[in-house]
Amino acid sequence: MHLLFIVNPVSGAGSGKKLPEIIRFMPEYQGLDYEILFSEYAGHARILAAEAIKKKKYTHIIAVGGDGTVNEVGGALYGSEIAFGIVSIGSGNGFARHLGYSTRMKKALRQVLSGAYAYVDMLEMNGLYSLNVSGVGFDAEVAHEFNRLKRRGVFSYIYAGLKMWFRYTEQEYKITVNGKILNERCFILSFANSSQFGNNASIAPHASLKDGLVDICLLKRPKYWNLVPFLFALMSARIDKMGFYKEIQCPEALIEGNIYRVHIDGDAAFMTSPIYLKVHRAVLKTVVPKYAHQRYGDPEGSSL
Ligand SMILES: Nc1ncnc2c1ncn2[C@@H]1O[C@H](COP(=O)(O)OP(=O)(O)OP(=O)(O)O)[C@@H](O)[C@H]1O
Repeated sequence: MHLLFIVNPVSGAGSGKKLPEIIRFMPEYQGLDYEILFSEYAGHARILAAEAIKKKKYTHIIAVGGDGTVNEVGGALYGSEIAFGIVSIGSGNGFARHLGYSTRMKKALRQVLSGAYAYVDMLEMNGLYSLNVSGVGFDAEVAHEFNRLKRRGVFSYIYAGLKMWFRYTEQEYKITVNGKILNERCFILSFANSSQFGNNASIAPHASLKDGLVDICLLKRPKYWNLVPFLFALMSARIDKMGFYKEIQCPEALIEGNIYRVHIDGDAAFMTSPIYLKVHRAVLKTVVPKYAHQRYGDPEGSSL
């Protein structure tokens, strides 16, 4: 085993900076070959991962950060036989939570050594890869607003979410999917490879990382009196029971509309219409925590 940790020092509360100290005293890591690198700017984790793959000496590359870092490192590992692991220290950690990773650093560091693997899907959006949940609409506006704030963390997300809730309105989209053309007005239009935005907010409760399908989630703007039931449904993976929610599963789709601000796995990005979505099946060899297999009652992890 030869492990490389790529740490984002600004993820979440910045706890990644403590990784070298923590790992040094963990009995599980005594005698193991490991190296730790820190990303220095947005996009750097992707470059570090790509350079590491070329060296052909690592068995595992582990993203230490949130969904943005997972996207950069995991995206670079597309099609590689190097195992991808996660130590989630971000503010949302949607992809890692879906896989059953702990958000406690020491526990996740043990899970990385679990020895169980699954080959999971990635979603391509006009040439960029998404591992978790991406989209246009309200959540994209929140990601852009969050970027403008000086402080990171959950409270900044809540502030950005509330602000955009009052400002953003439904938009019209044309969706070509499964041989049909749909014209829909949406407040949220999410493209889910895995099931949640983060913090267990499940926007796509039926999403699987192993089905070769993207779950397109369409939401109308909930009425004020529906806001509490909406949040409850989101946090309890029952959003599919709400009348203003619709879900389409497909291997590819074309999205057209007045599109400019988008988010890719929670990070703000720009893209113009049309957006072509395509799922790439089983392209990321991922370390899966053992207890996740037990939870799914599935030793091969095929229902992740
Ligand atoms: N040294 C750095 N300085 C500034 N930004 C960085 C640095 N390293 C990485 N980044 C960028 O930080 C952004 C946020 O990282 P990440 O998504 O991992 O954390 P988070 O936003 O706290 O977590 P989550 O996405 O789970 O909410 C990413 O877009 C990444 O490219």
